[in-house]
Amino acid sequence: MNDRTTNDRTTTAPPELAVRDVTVRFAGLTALDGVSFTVAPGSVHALIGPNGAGKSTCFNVLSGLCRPASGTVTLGGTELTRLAPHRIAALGVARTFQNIVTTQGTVADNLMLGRHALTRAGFTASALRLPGARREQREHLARAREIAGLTGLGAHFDTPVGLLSYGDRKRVELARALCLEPRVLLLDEPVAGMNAAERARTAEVVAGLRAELGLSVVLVEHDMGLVMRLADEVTVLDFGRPIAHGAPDEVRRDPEVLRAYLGTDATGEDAA
Ligand SMILES: Nc1ncnc2c1ncn2[C@@H]1O[C@H](COP(=O)(O)OP(=O)(O)OP(=O)(O)O)[C@@H](O)[C@H]1O
Repeated sequence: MNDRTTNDRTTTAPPELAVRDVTVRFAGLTALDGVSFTVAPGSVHALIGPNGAGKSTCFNVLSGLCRPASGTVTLGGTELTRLAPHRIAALGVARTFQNIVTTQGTVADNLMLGRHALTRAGFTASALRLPGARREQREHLARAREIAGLTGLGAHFDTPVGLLSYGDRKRVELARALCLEPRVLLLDEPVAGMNAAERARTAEVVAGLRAELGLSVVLVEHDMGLVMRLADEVTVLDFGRPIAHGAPDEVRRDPEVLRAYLGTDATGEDAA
């Protein structure tokens, strides 16, 4: 097994993720305008802002789906800015997407798909069920089961995804991203569309992941309660520009944030 198929990656602190002066333009529109922030190793860093502020564009830059006009993203000493998405994922940056795409197969099937990039045995060896390939498959399955446990899906490992609740299905996406053994996890609106109980459960899971795996999390989320509970630091974007940065309690009191994002009478609880 290589290091990606064990827990070794998660026993050392993840590298710092640094976004420096990133600008993205779409035709005449500047979607990100000189955005900089640093995700400290093992921290939860939230990226918030009103609709159209540039949060998804920023995630797309971090995961290699969008190339900035200028600026850099580095993970430790490695510049990610010009790398293809699969190279960035291989370096340990995994992401989830806002919309659930998973409807097929069992939880186990989906998580094993997530392990695919880490599989060393070739297609032929796997198809012929050679002993090395079978052992590797068993080890991946065992790790996938652990990850299901960490994400609150342990009891549903063999359940078809189509039979799960919305909250559980959304957590399958999270679990599948974790199957890449990331050092940095990009969560794009992990509780969007969930009811209160599902949100609370997912918040618990994310807090647990951070404690158990020590990974860094970048969180885009409109649910301010979740952001305030989970984030160590918050960067606020408005029209592509960073307008505030700091601890959740500082940011929620920042007059410019209240004006631009939460509304002047907002308290910061579920105001988005
Ligand atoms: N591929 C694209 N082509 C043109 N404009 C785009 C493209 N992607 C995003 N934009 C524009 O860039 C701006 C930032 O969009 P983005 O989706 O990053 O915002 P957001 O903060 O994620 O919004 P939301 O909270 O609604 O998801 C918006 O004005 C959007 O219309």
